[in-house]
Amino acid sequence: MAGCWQRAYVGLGSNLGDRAAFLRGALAALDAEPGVRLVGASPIYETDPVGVTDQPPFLNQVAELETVLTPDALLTRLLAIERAFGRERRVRWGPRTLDLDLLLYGDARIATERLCVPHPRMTERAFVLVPLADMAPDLVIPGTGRCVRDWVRLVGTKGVRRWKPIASETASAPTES
Ligand SMILES: Nc1ncnc2c1ncn2[C@@H]1O[C@H](COP(=O)(O)OP(=O)(O)OP(=O)(O)O)[C@@H](O)[C@H]1O
Ligand SMILES: Nc1nc2c(c(=O)[nH]1)N=C(CO)CN2
Repeated sequence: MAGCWQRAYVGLGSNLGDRAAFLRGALAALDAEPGVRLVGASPIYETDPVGVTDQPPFLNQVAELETVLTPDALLTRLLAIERAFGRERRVRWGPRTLDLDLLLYGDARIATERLCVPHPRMTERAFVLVPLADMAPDLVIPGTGRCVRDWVRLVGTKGVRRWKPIASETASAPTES
């Protein structure tokens, strides 16, 4: 453990099964991790698939954490949570029940074989930048000199829509009385 609390942002994605339930479960699992506190979560967005485009739409969200885990230890826990939610690694950029990416860890810049932070593709991905901008628009992405709001202006918001729950996708959808 690093010994002091650091702020980290994690990107969540799901495009198989009960997508909203996987995101909800992942947030609860993150908060339950020793040495991790869930500080906040962005709204959920439904997003067109990027990379492999012939797959179902994703739900994406960003979680804000405080943690005393090192970046490497946090990644280990993210991979364990993915596995617990049935993630199988088959196709790169292919469909998955749950994907957890470590986007940012304080102002750290890390480039090892196992872990790159900031996440190397985050500044190309509206499905990451839009929910991150809801939480931290003024945050400068280390190594880029630009804040999240400016990255959203550059990349745009195409293919990213605020998601509204429908009854078949979430047990906790609000009901009309
Ligand atoms: N910042 C990071 N967050 C999560 N995984 C990372 C990160 N940097 C490197 N990795 C490595 O990437 C490996 C593969 O990740 P994964 O299978 O989730 O890729 P992907 O989701 O298909 O593609 P992408 O990385 O473009 O989101 C992980 O096992 C991990 O070691
Ligand atoms: N819309 C969207 N597209 C993706 C996503 C994702 O989370 N959302 N994740 C990928 C691999 O990490 C590849 N493509």
